Amino acid sequence: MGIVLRSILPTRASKKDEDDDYNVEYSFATEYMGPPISYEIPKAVPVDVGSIPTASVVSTPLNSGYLSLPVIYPVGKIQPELFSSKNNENSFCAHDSSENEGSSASLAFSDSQENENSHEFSISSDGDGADNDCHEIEELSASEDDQTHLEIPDYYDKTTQIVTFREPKSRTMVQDESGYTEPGLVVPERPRANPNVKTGLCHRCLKGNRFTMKESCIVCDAKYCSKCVLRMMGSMPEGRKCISCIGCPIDESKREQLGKCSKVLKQVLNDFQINQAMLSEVSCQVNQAPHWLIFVNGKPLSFEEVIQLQTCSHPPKGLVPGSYWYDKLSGFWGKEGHKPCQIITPNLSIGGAIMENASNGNTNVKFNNRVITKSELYMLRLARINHKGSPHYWVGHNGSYQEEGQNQIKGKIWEKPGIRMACALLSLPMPPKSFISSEEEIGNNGSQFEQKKTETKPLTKILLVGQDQSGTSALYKQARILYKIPFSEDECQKFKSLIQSNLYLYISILLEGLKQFEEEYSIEIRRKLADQPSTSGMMNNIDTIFISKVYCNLKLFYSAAGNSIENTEPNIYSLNPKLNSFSDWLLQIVNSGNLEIIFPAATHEYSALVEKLWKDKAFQATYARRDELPALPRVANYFLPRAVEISRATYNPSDTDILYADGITSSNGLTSMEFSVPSSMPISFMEASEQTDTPLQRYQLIRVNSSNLGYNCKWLSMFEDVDLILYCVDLTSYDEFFTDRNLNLKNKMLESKSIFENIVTHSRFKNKAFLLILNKFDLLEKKIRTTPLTQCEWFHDFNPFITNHTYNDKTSDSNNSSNSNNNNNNNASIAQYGFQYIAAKFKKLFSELTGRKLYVSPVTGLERDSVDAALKYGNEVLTWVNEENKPISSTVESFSESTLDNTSCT
Ligand SMILES: Nc1nc2c(ncn2[C@@H]2O[C@H](COP(=O)(O)OP(=O)(O)OP(=O)(O)O)[C@@H](O)[C@H]2O)c(=O)[nH]1
Ligand SMILES: [Mg+2]
Repeated sequence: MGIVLRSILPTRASKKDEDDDYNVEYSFATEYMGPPISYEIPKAVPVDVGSIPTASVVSTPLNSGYLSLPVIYPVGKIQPELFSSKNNENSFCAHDSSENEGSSASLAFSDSQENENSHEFSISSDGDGADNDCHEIEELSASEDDQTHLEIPDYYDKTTQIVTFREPKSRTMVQDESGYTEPGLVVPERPRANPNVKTGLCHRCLKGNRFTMKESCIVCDAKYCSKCVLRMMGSMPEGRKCISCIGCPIDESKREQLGKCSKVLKQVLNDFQINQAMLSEVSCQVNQAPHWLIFVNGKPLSFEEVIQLQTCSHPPKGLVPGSYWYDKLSGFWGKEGHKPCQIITPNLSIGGAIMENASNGNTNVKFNNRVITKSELYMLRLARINHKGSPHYWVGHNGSYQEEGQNQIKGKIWEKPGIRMACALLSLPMPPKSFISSEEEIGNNGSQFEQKKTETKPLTKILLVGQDQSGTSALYKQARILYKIPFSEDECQKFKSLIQSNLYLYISILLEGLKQFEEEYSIEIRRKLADQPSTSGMMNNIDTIFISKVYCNLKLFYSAAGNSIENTEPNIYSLNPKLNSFSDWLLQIVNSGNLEIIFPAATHEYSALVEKLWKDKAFQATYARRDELPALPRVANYFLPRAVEISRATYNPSDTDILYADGITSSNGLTSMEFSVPSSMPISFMEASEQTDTPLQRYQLIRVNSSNLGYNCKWLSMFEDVDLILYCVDLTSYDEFFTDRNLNLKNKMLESKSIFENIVTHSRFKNKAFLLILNKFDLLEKKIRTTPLTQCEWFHDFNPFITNHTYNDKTSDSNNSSNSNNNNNNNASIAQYGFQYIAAKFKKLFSELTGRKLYVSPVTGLERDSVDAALKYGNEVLTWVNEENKPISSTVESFSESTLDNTSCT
């Protein structure tokens, strides 16, 4: 068992005295799969040579299910104790690939009770690189003295370790105490190209020479000539990667090349295909910069922080691993030691506090505690802003500046005449247009308004969590549309890809159905033939095999006569023969699990076939019977009628398409967005985004699937600072089942209940505000007509036989039901009653577990008003829970415990 350390990069080499050896500092990181280990490690600080080495566990465990452990280390002073974990899984191995292709170093720590007082470690090269210059590190045998010198804090586990060499394990799975292994959480090791292929040759055909143009894989660096590149890289869903390298992290040394197309690709692909491949290369999740190597104001970012940074309205462009500074007040952003290069969204809670010397300025003039650079000083001069007397300015994101200690805004930098020209000349950034336009708005409305506008309240964090398929994605996307946070071009492209590959999946399900219907129909024809008077006597009681033989003979007979049996009785489910090969191929792709690899990059090649298929009568006949195909998701009904349009290269998803698209990202991992609304209680959040004259309340909506939270939601603790939890349950899941990791069939509603129990009883969530979102109310209305709630054992005592009168009385105060129009409808009433019943069940459970009151809201995730109302209700719940007396008005408290007793289902 071990944890693979990755991306070992030498960050600093220095020596104290001339005669001393160099002491090399490394930073490295690991992607640890499995349960979080409780490390007691101080936060990372810059390490001085000879000082105590530090390591840190800063990041979140939700990096596609991996726990990332960024570590800064002065090599030569390694303290294995730093890694002592509570469950004694303290063995590590490292693999160094950073410097020379083919050379690698490995380092491993392991427990050894025998060598009580010894620490040994070493790193050596086992590579076959020609110049074997992997960083050599002195071997150290740590004695008691060394330990004293290293000042290991008391709280570290002082079990000593002996460090031995070990082959890094590939595809390691880490188990927790219970022996549980996170399924699917496999860290793919970065494959390497075959080292035996001579330089200059194509790695596939082994032809060519140094001068042959080649394209290389951004993962393993295998090089292919123009004839082989497409065969080896397919449709490039993650950019230029061999098909076998898809899903693997890129070679960091190639990061700068991402999205930059080579001449070889230009030879073999058209512009559109190139754009598609390059876009995928730049935007797909697995190619993103490892967050533990991105430092902001001296602090490595957690996964959540990177997400926040990348999903904010104005993210930094071309974010690659490195050290950056960020002025949270003004939004200035730059590389450490350099002048600002961009103005990004301000007030993001990422990284550490900005340092005076962040941009290496030496002007004595400060902006928000940072000494500005000479270029910026010239900018001030050109803009005629006073810079004499070494002022310290506080600069807001809209460019308003005031001197430290003086509560008076002196002006606005971005309004100064000539500022645009000055910035262009000095290569300094201007704020995004929206900052300036809101600035203009502010300017027109006077200073009082301005003060209010810039006054923002602390961030309120909302966690949206639910079982897979509960609708968290739909709610998140709906919220994004509601609060007018547009999907970026990258995101639209991702959704386009998702929708297009889903379309092919839906088509393949229909084609499977078509085959089945065709077969059934054939049997029907055979039966009819067998029943015909001339043959019926003969063929009575003849078994199906014999019927088939007769059918074949008849077929031969008819074809010999230049006719076909289908001419006499055509099979309405027989595809046009020209489409058969496409159908077989597509089914084969889906069965091999390669759908997402082939599509959607290749989708436009097949759009003509989709059009033909869609027009085919047999396909249409199958489509008409789509309700008989349980594998076809409901949402397919929305996309399939537009199959032809969607399969085209020119297709651009609308907001509604994005909303309906099943999923949010290819990995469906953690997603978050920030929005601000006026803090006075809005009538609706939707309208609130238009109110501009009240102070702003900032919200962060974080959406995560329960499957991302690990076994027993053990990674939930990383969200301990959220203020409100929206727990989403699919109301229609009561009769649905899934197979768990032990291959047991489980009821989805019961599983949802069990996740709910885990979350509400989590020690870090004791006094949090909870809102239960009972989603897919529209579907419940349909389902409950045919499938009673009693299908789920938890709802065994559900009894819908109540009068409409009674029911309507009891639900008239229901807060924000999306189906109020349907109250007179009996089915809707039963659905309402079903909803009330489920709500009461959860409320009772919550009360038993926590002794507190649970708030519930029915939602139809695909309806804007419904989601808007639920979020507004969530805001109210937050206020009530925050206030000690919780004054809950009777009109909004929709479900008291008595509901269950009164409406009880006996
Ligand atoms: N009819 C209807 N469909 C819904 C509703 N909410 C979600 N859906 C659909 O249910 C399916 C699952 O919803 P998702 O939003 O993908 O739920 P999720 O599984 O929690 O999120 P991901 O893991 O990101 O896919 C999608 O096809 C949604 O369009 C709803 O209220 N009504
Ligand atoms: Mg989903």
